[in-house]
Amino acid sequence: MRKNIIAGNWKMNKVLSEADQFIEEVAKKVPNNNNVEAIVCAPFLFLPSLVEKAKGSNVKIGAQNMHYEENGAYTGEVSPVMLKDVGVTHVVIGHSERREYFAETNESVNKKTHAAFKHGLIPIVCVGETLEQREANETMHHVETQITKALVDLTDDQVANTIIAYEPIWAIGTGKTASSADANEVCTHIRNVIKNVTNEEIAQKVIIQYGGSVKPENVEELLEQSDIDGALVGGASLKAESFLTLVEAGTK
Ligand SMILES: O=C[C@H](O)COP(=O)(O)O
Repeated sequence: MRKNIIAGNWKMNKVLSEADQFIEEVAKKVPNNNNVEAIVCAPFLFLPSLVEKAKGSNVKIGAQNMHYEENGAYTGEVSPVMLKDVGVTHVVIGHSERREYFAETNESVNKKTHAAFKHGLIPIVCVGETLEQREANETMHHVETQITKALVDLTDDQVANTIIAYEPIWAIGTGKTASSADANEVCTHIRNVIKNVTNEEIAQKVIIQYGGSVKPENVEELLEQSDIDGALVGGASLKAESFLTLVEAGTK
């Protein structure tokens, strides 16, 4: 059986003292439960401190992006080697905000996914459609293309260890959640696409999260769906209490 992975994506929020305060509270209270894993994906500047403070707890620390090269003349960038060195375990790749504002493409997502595995990081690969694409009935095709291109040339084992986050762009930060049935339909499609590029056994191992206005009020219904194995959460992951409620929901 797959576990639930609840990952907070803080985006460009908090200052270091707030980040530290959050992790001190959450690290003490996050449950030790085999059904759920909790990850906090924070801005680069906070990562070493968060890793230190989360030590010995059940919270893992992730980054929100990285470059695919190990080092070099890439002003302003952070490499997978640097993330691994400070104890980061996960990295969000291809978030729709990175695709929209920072020219992330399916090709760079694939390169970053390879780089993550090469350096011992677990990628959380984001896919999802715009409202226009949904209204034009292009969701399934669009998501299929994104997934297929993200997974090019990965081994079966790497695919099995990739976390996919399905985030309909129109549901991000808008308060509009996809209905649990609609979200599950796309997640089931994603699993079928993975099956086509690997096999049934691998596809059944892949964790597929839903993201887009997940909050304590709707998380349980989403997690009850057959192909939703957790959530990638923005706004509702910023407060310790709310994040802990989401993690608690994942234990059931
Ligand atoms: O990565 C998280 C998503 O973009 C969802 O953000 P949200 O929970 O604020 O809608």
